[in-house]
Amino acid sequence: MFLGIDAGTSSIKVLVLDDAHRVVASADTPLELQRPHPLWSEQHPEDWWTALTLAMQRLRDQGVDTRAIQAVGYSGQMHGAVLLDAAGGVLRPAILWNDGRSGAACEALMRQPSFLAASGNLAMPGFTAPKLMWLREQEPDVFARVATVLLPKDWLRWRMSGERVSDMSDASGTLWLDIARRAWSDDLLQMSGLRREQMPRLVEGNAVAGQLTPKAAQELGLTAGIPLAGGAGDNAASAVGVGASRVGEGFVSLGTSGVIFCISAAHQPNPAQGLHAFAHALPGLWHGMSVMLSAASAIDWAQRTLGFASVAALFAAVEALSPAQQDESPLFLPYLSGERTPHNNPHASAVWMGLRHGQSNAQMAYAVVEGVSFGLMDGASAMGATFDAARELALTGGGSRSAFWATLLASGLDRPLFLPEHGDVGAALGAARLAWMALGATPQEACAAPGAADSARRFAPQAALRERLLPRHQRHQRLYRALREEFVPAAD
Ligand SMILES: Nc1ncnc2c1ncn2[C@@H]1O[C@H](COP(=O)(O)OP(=O)(O)O)[C@@H](O)[C@H]1O
Ligand SMILES: O=C(CO)[C@@H](O)[C@H](O)COP(=O)(O)O
Repeated sequence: MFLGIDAGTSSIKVLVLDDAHRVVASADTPLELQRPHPLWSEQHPEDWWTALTLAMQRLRDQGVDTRAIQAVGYSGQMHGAVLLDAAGGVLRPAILWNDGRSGAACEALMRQPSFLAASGNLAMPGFTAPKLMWLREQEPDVFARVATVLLPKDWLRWRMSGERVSDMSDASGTLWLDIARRAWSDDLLQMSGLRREQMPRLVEGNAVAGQLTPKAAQELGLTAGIPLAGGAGDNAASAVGVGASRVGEGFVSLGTSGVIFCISAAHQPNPAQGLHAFAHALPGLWHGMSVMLSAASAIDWAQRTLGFASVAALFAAVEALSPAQQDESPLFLPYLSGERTPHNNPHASAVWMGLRHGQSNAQMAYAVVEGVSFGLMDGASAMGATFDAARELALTGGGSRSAFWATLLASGLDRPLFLPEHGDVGAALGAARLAWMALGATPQEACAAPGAADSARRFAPQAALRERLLPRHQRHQRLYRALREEFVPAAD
């Protein structure tokens, strides 16, 4: 059996593949986000560990013999900075991918003449490098004690093995990697005031990266000494989980963030509209992606703010609206945490426009679902030719549980979407498959394993729905342009 661990933003998920490589069990434990200042977004690594031990217990409660697991793979929210001192102690809460405090550091990086050519990506506040530059300015005592910078999933592996290792896909999101060469760049590190010794060793996602220690084995109910795979950032892991392994294949992810992802044969920087060009988790491949900062997290925010009992209840209310009620709903700009693709605007914020007496909270919620979908359509346009190479895209992430949203998105993108089996936990499945690959499976074998596209549900674009969406999408785009100058830096 193989275990996949996905350190998501909203929960820690674990998933087990049996020896026939079928999903036999999965479990998760929710996580909280701390926002001590308006732009901050943090979690404490020890909370990830506690959540992981609980999720493992939930697997055992389902009757899974976790001691029979032969290897572990990882997936995790990308870019987060976990800072360790020389003794391995955590120096402060992790600063996450949707944290917006480092705008000034991004501007400083972009002013460095060689930065863009070296990184192939714009400096955006979510990435790891500007977070460390913020730390150097604002918390110099902490910065001086940083012995190691780890990404979230890599901290879990460090806790399980004592090894400081990262993989190419996750390392790409630091802005310290020479992405074409798949090696740390001393020049990029130096721009953040860091040295190579502070970085983890790099491996490919399907390589062995360490062995489980007896102490961690006892805490997690696993067997000491089993191999731990390199793993991947959650988007690269999702690609593996949905069965995308060839150039041009990709997916749309409706997680806390909203991502459109497409595999490429080479590093193809295209930073103009905030596209990300990263190394893939599988050797010899790269990928492009557009990233929205608030996708399913905007739905969660609407659910709480508008008083729905659950996200499922919100979708039930939205689905019950007639087409006329949908068309009379307000518009919503979904920029609760600023935006990366296509606006690269950390100062953008969320807006409802067009509120009237008589509108219901279901219509306000519809506007949020639609507004996030419009954001993904903008991301797809930014992907341009790369994205066009993929005819049909898989759908993954927790938001893919809503068939209503899937149909709306397929119609907006004008592209069929399919929901692979276990697509809602695609990243955890990808992590488990990377563990299987670390024990010898080829990427083609693992990505084609049962649970990929063969048992898919398909969502075709609906012409009538698309016709209703397009004028509202155009108004949505005009609304952002009209308000752009009004989005000013928030105090951090
Ligand atoms: N029934 C549902 N329909 C649509 N979306 C859902 C449903 N249940 C949960 N979600 C969404 O799934 C999201 C979590 O997705 P997930 O992929 O686990 O995120 P992450 O990996 O960022 O933690 C939640 O934010 C929630 O809005
Ligand atoms: O910042 C990015 C990718 O660049 C995000 O996609 C994070 O990796 C978080 O992912 P989810 O928790 O939404 O899966």
